[in-house]
Amino acid sequence: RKSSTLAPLPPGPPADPIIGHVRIIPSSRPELSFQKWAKEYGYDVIYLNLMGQPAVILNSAEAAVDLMDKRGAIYSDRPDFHLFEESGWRDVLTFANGGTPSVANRKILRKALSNRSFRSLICGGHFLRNSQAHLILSVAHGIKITDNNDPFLVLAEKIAWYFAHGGSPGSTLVDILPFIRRLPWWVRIFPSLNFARDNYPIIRQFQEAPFAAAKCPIGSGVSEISFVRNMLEDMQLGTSEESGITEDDIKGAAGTMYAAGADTTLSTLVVWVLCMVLNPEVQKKLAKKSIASLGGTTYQIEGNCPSQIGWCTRQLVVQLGFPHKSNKDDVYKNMFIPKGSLVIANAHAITHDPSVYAEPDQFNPDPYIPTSEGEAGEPLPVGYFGFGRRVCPGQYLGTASVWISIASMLATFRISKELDKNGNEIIPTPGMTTGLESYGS
Ligand code: HEM
Repeated sequence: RKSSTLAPLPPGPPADPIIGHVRIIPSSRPELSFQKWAKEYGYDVIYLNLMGQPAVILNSAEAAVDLMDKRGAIYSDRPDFHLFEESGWRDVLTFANGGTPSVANRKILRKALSNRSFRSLICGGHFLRNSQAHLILSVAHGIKITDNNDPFLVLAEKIAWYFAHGGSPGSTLVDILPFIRRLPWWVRIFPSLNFARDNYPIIRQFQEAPFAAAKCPIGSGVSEISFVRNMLEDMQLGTSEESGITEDDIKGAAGTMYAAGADTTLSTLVVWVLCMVLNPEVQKKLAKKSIASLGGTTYQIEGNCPSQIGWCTRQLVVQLGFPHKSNKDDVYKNMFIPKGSLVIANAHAITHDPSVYAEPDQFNPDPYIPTSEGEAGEPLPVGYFGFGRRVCPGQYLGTASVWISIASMLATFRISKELDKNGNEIIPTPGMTTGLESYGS
């Protein structure tokens, strides 16, 4: 196919009639196949047809920056996330495309989580550093978790499981064939539809219960300092800078904080712990630096992670970037990108690009050390928090909380392999889940 500009579509594997590439895209770890195809076809941009829905996968940092950062006016929309909607995430789709709730939520969040503001929400002494669920519930709703059986924590664990097993956002069968959402509840032939519907009650409960607690904190043990309380007070006093903010917007934005913020930070840490189990030498090296950088009992929340800890983020939890959608026909390096394409940065391919990293599959900090200090000076990964106008608004909070947790663990624990009953080390076989975030296991 050619566009009116005569530029061809980007290359891609042969497609089936009607269904396009749906049959050949694996449901587990699709980013690996995308990377393989990019290599086979010799282009960092590949084209796929998902039952008529064009999709463009960007397999290099250069292509992702060129399109999503530099041509942000074209590549900043989002597709509809039917799986999330069917699961009950009605009010929290800040990361959805347009519509009043999503735009209002984004504005509120970008302000509350800016590099300057986020600190005021975590300096109230209720910053529980060891659990990301605690952190976000405390920042967003002022909820203090005191024990492992706390009902909010139990609920949060179910949400974590949901996000890790729902498939790549925007690319499940429910997203590709949204009309199947009209099927009655007893039709159970589509696994992703079943998944969404089975999780519906949990998702709804998770949106309503913490908000209700934050709204009436008296006697409930919930802190009066939280994002929800601050926003509700501003709304009631009419001091909010944003006009027309409603209670639903605040509920939605707080729910989004959890949906987008808790499991990303938690899964970053889980993957990091797995890397420590598998790489004891690296752990030793890092621990030395970390004790030095912690400097006593107080934490200095760094805007930028010191590189020794910062490079840990290279083991990404977001393996396949959150999809953007283009709003205009475009031509990139003589390839035609049709309006309405899903545009996805393949974060795995970007961080494992052999033309940038000498040993991309090794978990090794040294190549990031600058050439002036005798090492390779390889660039820290880009795109960890996404690209362009949709870049993650929680990046400062996420960075600070991951940094503090990693530094604390390095300073206080030695993470090692489990032993069997004969005292021999059990070597884990690493695996990653496929969902909004990927967890190591
Ligand atoms: C290590 C932790 C985190 C990682 C790795 C991460 C990663 C990402 C990525 C890759 C995106 C998609 C960006 C794009 O489409 O280009 C994103 C979006 C988003 N993140 Fe994060 N994130 C983290 C923490 C947080 C936290 C703590 C919050 C809030 C409390 C948050 C809130 C959001 C929201 C609301 C969006 C949607 C933005 C939009 O569509 O405009 N994230 N994040």
